[in-house]
Amino acid sequence: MMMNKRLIAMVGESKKYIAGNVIFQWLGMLANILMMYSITGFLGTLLPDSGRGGDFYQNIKRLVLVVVFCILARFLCTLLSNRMSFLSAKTVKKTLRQKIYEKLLALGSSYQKYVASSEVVQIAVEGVDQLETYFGAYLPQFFYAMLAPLTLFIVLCFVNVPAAIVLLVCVPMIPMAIVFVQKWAKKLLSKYWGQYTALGDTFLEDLQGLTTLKIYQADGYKSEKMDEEAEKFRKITMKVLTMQLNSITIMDIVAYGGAALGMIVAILQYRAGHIDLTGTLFIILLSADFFIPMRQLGSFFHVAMNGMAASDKIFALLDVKKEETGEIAEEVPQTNDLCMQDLSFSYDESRQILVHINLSVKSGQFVALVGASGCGKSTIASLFMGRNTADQGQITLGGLPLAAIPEDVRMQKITYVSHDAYLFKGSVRDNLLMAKEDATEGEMWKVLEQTKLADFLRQEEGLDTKLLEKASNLSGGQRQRMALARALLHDSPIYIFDEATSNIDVESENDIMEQIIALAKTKTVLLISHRLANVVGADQIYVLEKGQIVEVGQHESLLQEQKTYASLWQAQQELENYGKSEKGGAQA
Ligand SMILES: Nc1ncnc2c1ncn2[C@@H]1O[C@H](COP(=O)(O)OP(=O)(O)OP(=O)(O)O)[C@@H](O)[C@H]1O
Repeated sequence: MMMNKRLIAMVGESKKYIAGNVIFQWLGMLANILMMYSITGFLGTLLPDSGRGGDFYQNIKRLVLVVVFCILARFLCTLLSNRMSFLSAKTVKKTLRQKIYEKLLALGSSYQKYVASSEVVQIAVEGVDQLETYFGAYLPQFFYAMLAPLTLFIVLCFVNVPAAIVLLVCVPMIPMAIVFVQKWAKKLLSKYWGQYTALGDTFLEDLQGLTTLKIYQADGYKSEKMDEEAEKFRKITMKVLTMQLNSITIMDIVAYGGAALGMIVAILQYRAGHIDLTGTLFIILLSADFFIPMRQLGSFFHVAMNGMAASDKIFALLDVKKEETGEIAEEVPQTNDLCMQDLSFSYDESRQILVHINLSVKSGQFVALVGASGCGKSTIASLFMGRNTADQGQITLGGLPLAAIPEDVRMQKITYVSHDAYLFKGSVRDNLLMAKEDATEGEMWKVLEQTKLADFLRQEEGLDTKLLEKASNLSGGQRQRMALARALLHDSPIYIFDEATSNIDVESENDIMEQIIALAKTKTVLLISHRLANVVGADQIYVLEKGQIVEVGQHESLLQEQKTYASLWQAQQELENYGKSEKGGAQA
């Protein structure tokens, strides 16, 4: 019943703590039995016809001693079983979070293809917390709830067998009641989790896009949508709570009804003369203890079921299979040649994005990729970075299939800089050290000089200048320079720049292009740019149109061909000259 073998096997280390927890609870119960035995025994001595009189003061002294001892023993056992609970929960949380983290690392930069970020956060935080109760409370209670009635049964058999049997027989009615609600609860909880993650998704997206929503005054509309989602979540939460309350009521009726039945039988046995008053009292005092552990199990049951639903989600994430990449080769690519052969790709079956692409960036070459917006340039970059996999054809790095090269080797070989490179909250130093953890201050200042950020940072707090999330306290141009500085520090043999100068001021664009061109003298560079003026000096320019390479060559020869490149160039030149003449006219 609610024993997920895979889950338990995964966190095998917590087994000893679960066993410890059960043992301490059981010892605590033995202390309780002893206490009840002493109390009823003492009460027996007070009865006029018991014949067990003895010295009253002596008896009371003995009773007080036993009671104090039992209370202390129970206190200690509760403390120790709680400690065991904590240790097993801690082990489980740590192990599961580590497994989730390792899985994400294994999925690598393409993890979002398989699972949404918000879902990962919910699973790793809330989902794992739910399992804390499963391991810390439910599982130990499960074993204790079996052990306790059996122990009590054996003890009470020495007093009166029929009463002991009735009490024991009634105990399984609680799990039967639990099983009765389980089917219904399982469906409901799976729906609850689905709704919970859906709400989380919407919330995270709306929060990230809040500024945009404000600009278009669409926040009201989105807020209504969020309200709808939240209302659905509220309703399902209420249903879950109602179900839990109802089943707790059923369990209470069974538990207290069972205890009452045991007491009635004990009294009937007393009236029939099969048992003395002391024995009857002893049974009455202990009859509730038959049911309390099982009743407690029932109350943990719902939280544990929630944990089970969460564990399904955790396993779904851990079971995600990365698309077949074939054998991972042990070799490291010896050259820096990047190559695409007869490659075709689509995000979904309805539309082909890249068609029979042949593209080669030889070691040390400066290659550019140009084309109209949406023609597939960034998709080519993402394929080279291994974020997507080709439907047909091959991608190689140094002659080895890209998929067969371990991700860490690929990441050491290729640095990718996009127009929205992620900068982390922290200091400039933190962000730079990410690229090279043993970089010296001198090396860091060198790349900052190269990207012309050094003067600005010196006026601030140097390398300790604080950056907010996504470096929102820097200008667009400064952010891009910082991303470039980090990339330069990474010092990999190959660089892919994907529109690294789009949406920034002309001065920053020129500074960044100057660095890219200087870098291309010593490194292998693939530059994706919509602005043809930036690619004039490239060794090879590939022109992409609707997912196909339509022209390849150097700037001059492509101009002479008078085809796509030439017309794009013409159009951009006219636009730029118009801009200049407009400015000149305005100044005049
Ligand atoms: N994750 C995705 N899922 C589905 N389709 C996508 C995805 N990313 C891009 N596309 C589609 O693939 C096509 C090529 O996109 P891509 O970003 O490669 O173009 P691009 O040439 O880099 O454009 P731009 O110059 O505007 O950045 C586009 O039509 C786009 O709609």
